[in-house]
Amino acid sequence: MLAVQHLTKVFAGGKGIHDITFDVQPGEVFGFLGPNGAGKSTTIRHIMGFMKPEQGSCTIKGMDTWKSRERVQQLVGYLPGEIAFFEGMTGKGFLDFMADMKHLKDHSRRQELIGRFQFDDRTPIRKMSKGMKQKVGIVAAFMHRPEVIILDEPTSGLDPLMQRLFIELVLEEKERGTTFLMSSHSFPEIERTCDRAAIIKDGKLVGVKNMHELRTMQRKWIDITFADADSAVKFSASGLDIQNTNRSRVVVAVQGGDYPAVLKELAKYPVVNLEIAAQNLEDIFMDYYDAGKEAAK
Ligand SMILES: Nc1ncnc2c1ncn2[C@@H]1O[C@H](COP(=O)(O)OP(=O)(O)OP(=O)(O)O)[C@@H](O)[C@H]1O
Repeated sequence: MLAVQHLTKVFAGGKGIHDITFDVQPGEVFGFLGPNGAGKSTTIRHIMGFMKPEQGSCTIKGMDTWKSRERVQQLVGYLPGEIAFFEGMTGKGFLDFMADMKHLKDHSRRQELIGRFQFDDRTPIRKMSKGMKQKVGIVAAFMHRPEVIILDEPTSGLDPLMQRLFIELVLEEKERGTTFLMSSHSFPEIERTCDRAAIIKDGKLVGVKNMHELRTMQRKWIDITFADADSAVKFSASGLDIQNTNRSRVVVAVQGGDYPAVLKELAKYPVVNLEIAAQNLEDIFMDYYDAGKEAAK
């Protein structure tokens, strides 16, 4: 659906992006994670056809996004990192302008989205807070139900409630088969929405990781309290991955969802309490990222 091939752009100061290659499958939500200045927006601007690649190319549905930029910009739902508005325009004026550009006649979806994100579209944009402007941008990106939506840091400036609403909206559209590329600084946002995510650093792609696979790598720790110390001793001798024992308490580690073995063993003893802690997915992701850095040296 979307492909970036060897994309390279070096700015006058030497910063930029170098040999970026990845693809996004139809119906996939693809995340783009990286610190400030990593090259996320530069990559996205190329994908939208706002910049001409120095080397390499970007395609959406087989169309070169530079050569066919007018068509691409009409087709794709896009939320820029910073929205450029005309002086004196209201939210409504901006959305009317965007709807005209997309030849959108039916405004019912737009009204529904304004209702969801709760803002007054008659407010002049220069009087809007960053979060309100962001909401206008989100409505503009989603209102024509595009097949492909590209979002550059979509939740920046949104409060936690609005961030949640936004994530629900992405998941709903994903159900309908919409393809997404979204950049973010926030791992939790990527974790909750994406199928795969790429990390970009200093203009280079460090790695692409499948989020579902990442979940199977997640370790869980089950903290069990038995009714008596004798049961704890017997359970600890079962060959499971025991992490810690203390009288009637035992902590056992489980990886890759291998619960049946633990449950089978547990069923033999009187258990009075169970607590489960999970390894932070972000830690696994960052381990992978550090490994990528080592490999790149
Ligand atoms: N037009 C430009 N001229 C010169 N340098 C630029 C230009 N645009 C971006 N850069 C530089 O290229 C690098 C990548 O910038 P980019 O905006 O793509 O980063 P980003 O990952 O989107 O960062 P952020 O999270 O801060 O938005 C930065 O060092 C930036 O200063």
